[in-house]
Amino acid sequence: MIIEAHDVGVTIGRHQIIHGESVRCVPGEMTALIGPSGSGKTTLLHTLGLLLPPTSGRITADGAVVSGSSSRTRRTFWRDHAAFVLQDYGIIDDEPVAFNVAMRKTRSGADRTLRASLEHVGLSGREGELASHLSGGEKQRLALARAVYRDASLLLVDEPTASLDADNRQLVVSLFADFARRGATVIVSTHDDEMIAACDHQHQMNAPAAVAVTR
Ligand SMILES: Nc1ncnc2c1ncn2[C@@H]1O[C@H](COP(=O)(O)OP(=O)(O)OP(=O)(O)O)[C@@H](O)[C@H]1O
Repeated sequence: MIIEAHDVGVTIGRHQIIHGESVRCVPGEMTALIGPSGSGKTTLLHTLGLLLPPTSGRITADGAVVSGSSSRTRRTFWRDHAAFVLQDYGIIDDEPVAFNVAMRKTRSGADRTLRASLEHVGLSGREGELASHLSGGEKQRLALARAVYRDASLLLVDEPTASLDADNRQLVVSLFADFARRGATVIVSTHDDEMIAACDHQHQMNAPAAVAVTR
């Protein structure tokens, strides 16, 4: 899925968080959203994922305007296309690994896709374990296994390597790059040089608007 921001701005309350952001993200490639802390990378990522409506400009998916769409259209977008790996990983701690991948009760013995997804991220055999027992790096990979399981065509990732040690960081970077090589559109908000180097494109955030919006 080609996902694009066209001159997108977001204002929350009296503060313009981002302004004039335009970026084109295409299948098979990984795009890094880069800029200093507070420059609005997470905000743009949420806007591209239709989690947050732009105040100005628009988001298109394969050329069709999807920002400002009905909640039904957004649900379809999330169900059929987009997967998120956000800063809290979106993991349900008191459910087992298998549930967190399939997002429903499943007999992993009978679900080859589930086993293959876990194998892909190096979590084979952990299906029955409670997610709360996993480390930060493992939860990160579990969130990616969910995207692999759903064969998501768009993956939106927020600061994936922020709290990982060097080994886990390298693993996670290569897993996201691999996900893009399989044909998905991958968008990553990051400060991490290793992650940035693995991306095909970099989108530098505009400098934040210094002034509050006047009414
Ligand atoms: N809901 C909100 N209400 C008010 N201000 C917000 C809101 N969300 C974000 N901001 C502000 O907007 C700015 C940009 O935040 P954002 O998290 O998008 O930046 P970032 O570039 O991802 O930062 P970091 O690299 O530190 O994660 C910050 O100053 C933040 O405090």
